[in-house]
Amino acid sequence: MAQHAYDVVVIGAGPVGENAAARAVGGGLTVALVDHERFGGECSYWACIPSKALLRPGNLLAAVRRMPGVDHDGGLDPAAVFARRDAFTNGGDDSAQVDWVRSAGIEPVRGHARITGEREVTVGGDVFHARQAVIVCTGSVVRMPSVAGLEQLPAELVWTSRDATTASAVPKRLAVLGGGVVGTEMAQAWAQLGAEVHLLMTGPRPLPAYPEFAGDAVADGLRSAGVRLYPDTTAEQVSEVDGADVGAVRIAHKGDVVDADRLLIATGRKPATAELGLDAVGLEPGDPMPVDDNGLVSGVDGGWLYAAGDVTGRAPLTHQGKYQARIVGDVVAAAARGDTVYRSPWSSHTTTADHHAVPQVVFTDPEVASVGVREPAGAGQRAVELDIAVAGSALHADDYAGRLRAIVDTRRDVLLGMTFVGPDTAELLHGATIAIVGEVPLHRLWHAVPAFPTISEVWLRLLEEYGL
Ligand SMILES: Cc1cc2nc3c(=O)[nH]c(=O)nc-3n(C[C@H](O)[C@H](O)[C@H](O)COP(=O)(O)OP(=O)(O)OC[C@H]3O[C@@H](n4cnc5c(N)ncnc54)[C@H](O)[C@@H]3O)c2cc1C
Ligand SMILES: NC(=O)c1ccc[n+]([C@@H]2O[C@H](COP(=O)([O-])OP(=O)(O)OC[C@H]3O[C@@H](n4cnc5c(N)ncnc54)[C@H](O)[C@@H]3O)[C@@H](O)[C@H]2O)c1
Repeated sequence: MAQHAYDVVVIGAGPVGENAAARAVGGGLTVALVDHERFGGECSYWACIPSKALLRPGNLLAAVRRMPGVDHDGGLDPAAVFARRDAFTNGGDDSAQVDWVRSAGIEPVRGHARITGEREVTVGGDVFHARQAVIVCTGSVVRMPSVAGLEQLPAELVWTSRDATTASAVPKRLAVLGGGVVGTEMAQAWAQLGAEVHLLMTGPRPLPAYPEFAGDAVADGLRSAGVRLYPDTTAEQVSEVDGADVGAVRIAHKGDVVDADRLLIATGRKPATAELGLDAVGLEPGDPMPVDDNGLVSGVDGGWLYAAGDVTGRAPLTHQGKYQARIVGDVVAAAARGDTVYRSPWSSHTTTADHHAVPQVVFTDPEVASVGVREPAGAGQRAVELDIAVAGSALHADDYAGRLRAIVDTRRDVLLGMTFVGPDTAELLHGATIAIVGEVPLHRLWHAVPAFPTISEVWLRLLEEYGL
């Protein structure tokens, strides 16, 4: 076994691992960054980037179609959409990413990493000793549901998000199981690309984690794109369709069936900790890695094991994982220098925003953009809801339909959460994030005058509705 020593070993070179490594190097430490697949991780090749590249052309076309006076005779050209997506993902080639890692002063290591002891990571025949810390950023993997017949289906009939973001042929019929973020975004994208899409969901509307008005608006948008929705529907059994010319799958539910050429499983993800050797440090393989607000893994002695990103189960989003990563990298560097590691909320070393202000955009048409709490939690909190109906929205699109819900802490007069739904609401979100993180009193927001005529004018309407 070859032995290597670095100050820090980072496991997982997704967006989170790369950021943790870069901050640790910036803090003066030597870092090895290990990945068993592609540098850049899920987000770059199979998730955020390709999915948004697939969605944007269809959403743009739908917007143009709603606008009188704009010529939109041509529809989507799937081949061109796929080519643009592949340009964003470099066709799956991560060599440029590895070059960046080297140029940042980080040592890239390819292979599957396991924790084999305190401050020790083994990759094949190499043992890496971490003088200061090991940071786990292994992300998450698809969680397959238990549906009768699923394991017996030929693999080519079953899509996960990886297939849905990388496929370069439009299936004639696509069934989607799960009405969460992946299910709605990919149903939208593939319908816009020309597939006949059937979306099966267990609840009455998609996006159950969001306010009902948001799920309802997205359901309407999906229907307009041609998606057939199956609310309150559990897939009881899946099977291959006998005698089909091309492979086909049948999904049985409520005494009825849906036939499709591909079945996309979009029923959630789980932290990638099953094959990490967590038992060597007394943690349960398969579980999320519990961390405190400095990113230190709880329940492991010695203060050397940290984690960030999807693997923690905290907020499985790229931007929030990268925020955690920047903080963990800085914490490790500060501890190595013998500097104080700050533990108070909102310090430069604490991931306080994880508890108060996690922004997320669902890039459907209409978009859902949300940060902070989505429902009022009893006395002292008030939900203020209104349509987005201002001069800016009317000019932006004919028949613009949008809505927002703000949750206000009425005792402190500050915003706790905001959910927007409507075309192009994504870019409204950061204003809400700033207001929540800054705890800006609403009477002070009164002086933040939205430009006329923009969709942001709805902030003024919100304050008036609140009573200012
Ligand atoms: C379809 C889809 C669309 C999404 N869209 C968005 C979006 O628009 N915006 C957003 O914010 N989030 C989005 N997400 C979520 C986002 O992809 C994740 O939050 C993000 O990738 C998490 O980053 P990470 O670095 O923690 O993990 P990952 O990106 O999963 O990276 C983990 C890395 O660790 C490596 N690894 C794992 N185990 C080991 C091991 N034992 N040894 C060595 N290497 C290992 C993996 O190969 C991988 O490269 C989307 C997710 C999906 C599935
Ligand atoms: N735009 C974005 O920010 C974006 C896009 C895609 C994914 N992501 C992230 O990736 C993660 C994974 O997304 P996801 O959509 O896979 O998970 P999710 O948890 O958002 O949605 C999964 C959905 O599947 C449903 N479900 C579970 N079991 C089912 C079953 N047997 N049959 C039918 N439905 C079932 C759940 O009720 C839920 O609505 C999320 O945490 C999300 O934040 C983010």
